[in-house]
Amino acid sequence: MATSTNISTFSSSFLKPPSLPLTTTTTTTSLPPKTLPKPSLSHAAVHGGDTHKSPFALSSKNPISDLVRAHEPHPHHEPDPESKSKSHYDDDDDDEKPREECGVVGIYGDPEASRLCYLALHALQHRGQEGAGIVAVHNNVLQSITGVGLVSDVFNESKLDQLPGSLAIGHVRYSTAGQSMLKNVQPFVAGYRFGSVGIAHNGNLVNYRTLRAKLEKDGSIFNTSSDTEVVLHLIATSKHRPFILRIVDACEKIQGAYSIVFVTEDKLVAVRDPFGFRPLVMGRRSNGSVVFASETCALDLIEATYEREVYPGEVVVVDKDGIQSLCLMSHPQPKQCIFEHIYFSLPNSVVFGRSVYESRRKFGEILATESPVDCDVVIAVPDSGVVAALGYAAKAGVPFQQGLIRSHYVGRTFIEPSQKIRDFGVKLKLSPVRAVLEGKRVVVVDDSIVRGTTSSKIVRMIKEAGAKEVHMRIASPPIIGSCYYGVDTPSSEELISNRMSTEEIREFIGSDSLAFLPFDSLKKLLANDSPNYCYACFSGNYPVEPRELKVKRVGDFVDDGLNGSLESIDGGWVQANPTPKEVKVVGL
Ligand SMILES: O=P(O)(O)OC[C@H]1O[C@H](OP(=O)(O)OP(=O)(O)O)[C@H](O)[C@@H]1O
Ligand SMILES: NC(=O)CC[C@H](N)C(=O)O
Repeated sequence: MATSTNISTFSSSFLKPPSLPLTTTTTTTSLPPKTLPKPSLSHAAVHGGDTHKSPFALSSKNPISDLVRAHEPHPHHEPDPESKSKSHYDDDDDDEKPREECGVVGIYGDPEASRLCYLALHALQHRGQEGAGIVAVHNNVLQSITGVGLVSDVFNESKLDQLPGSLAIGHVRYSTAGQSMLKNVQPFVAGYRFGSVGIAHNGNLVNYRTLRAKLEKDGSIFNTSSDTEVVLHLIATSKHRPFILRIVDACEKIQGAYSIVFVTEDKLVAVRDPFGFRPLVMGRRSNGSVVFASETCALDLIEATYEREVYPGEVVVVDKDGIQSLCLMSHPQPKQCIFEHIYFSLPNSVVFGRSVYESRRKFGEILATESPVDCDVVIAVPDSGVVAALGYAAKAGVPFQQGLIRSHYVGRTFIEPSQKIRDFGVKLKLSPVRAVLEGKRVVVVDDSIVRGTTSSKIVRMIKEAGAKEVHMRIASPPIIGSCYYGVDTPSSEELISNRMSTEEIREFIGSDSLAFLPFDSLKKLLANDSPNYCYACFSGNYPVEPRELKVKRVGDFVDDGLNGSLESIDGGWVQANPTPKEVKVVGL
């Protein structure tokens, strides 16, 4: 894939808030002395007591831990009576599928930090394939390389050589807000009054448009159309000191899903929103370096030992003084995304303290117990249906076979034949194995049905390969609600289970039978942990009401080129400038 890449150097630019453009300066400037005045935030509290006990010592020489106060209820609890819509947030594209989410990584204290980030991003590649980036800190300067495409498209030996330093963060992106384009590829880096900060975010902020409008009204200039950029502006405009309290201040204003790693000249900071929608884990390498990552599979690859999750609502600060753990704000009940276990995370990861493999295998076993059917063979829709299919086959006592072979060489874009081939996209990715399917009663296990297009094509493909009967088993409950917390699902109106009964869907996809994982059985499986999950996509009950409605997509926005509002921006740039220069590019 052809890629474009940004390579940029960022150092303290001493910009005055409120404006925080993501422009760069190559001037290396030493930072002003940091002062640590009395605390002024009311919602922060040191983690401790029985809940969220950190295995790391909380006390250190760093005075941050002295700056925190007691819990207060968080505004996230309050439902927004005006916000009833389940329409999707803006800027999505035409994709029909739930898409992966972003992956983040952060490393402190390893001389090969950027190389390790690069490897970790490979392990997280399934979470985002639109763009990748790394920011490394060397001699107090934040050096950034970002590009569109896969990690292997963006980085090579010489690029990594340009990212020395023992402190780095990285990101792989799938867009939820803001178009899929280079300027929206993270990490973002910005200079503010007291230094530079880099950010890598997994999740989606449900109130970013309101925040952005207010920041713009006060003079901020945005350079991207990503929700994530508002966090940088909020940090820059915060009145709090020191930096860590600016982060806490910013996080108190944003709502929705965020697992974030920040980097400054001397700190790595990991933050998870109070509901813990998206995962974020912490580990350590044998040389003592600290690693944060979206999934444990990234820790495994770089030989970091999993220590624990970053807790919902926690801010973990790593610097030369050690590790600090702060409670961002009072804890609502966690609402961790159940879809991480159903679809997104790799089966070899441990997510929210549970093995994803074990979860999926159990989903399959439940389906076999609750929706049995006489069959000769169990097959999976690879890859995400494989583990559940293994569980189904084992429980049903029926052989599991590879009835569909997946091509691993199909990218997101391909040239369609001029003469229409029916079900072309699915055929390109999946091929039926006639030897497995012919004359058989086949159970097909997939992880989910969204619009129903994949299932109907697969059923037809399997029948054309000679199957006598095709029985679809879906290892999740019906999806009836769009996600606003980092999963790019279509609007609720487009979800087939929102419009049709199970029998109607069966008829639509053309299978002989169809069964979903019963919602109650899923909750029963999670047992005491069940209330700690977000099931909005199955129930339509949103832990944080999406306050901002989607009106139209970014591509539909009419650009008047006159103001900086979201509607006038394509990817963050006012269209009046046809070839904008976004950052100073060095070494390309
Ligand atoms: O009902 P639909 O709208 O067709 O969407 C559902 C399908 O989408 C997902 O697969 P995807 O094609 O994204 O491939 P993957 O499992 O390989 O990621 C999912 O695993 C289902 O197969
Ligand atoms: N999938 C994600 O987590 C996306 C992060 C961020 N909202 C973006 O669109 O870039």
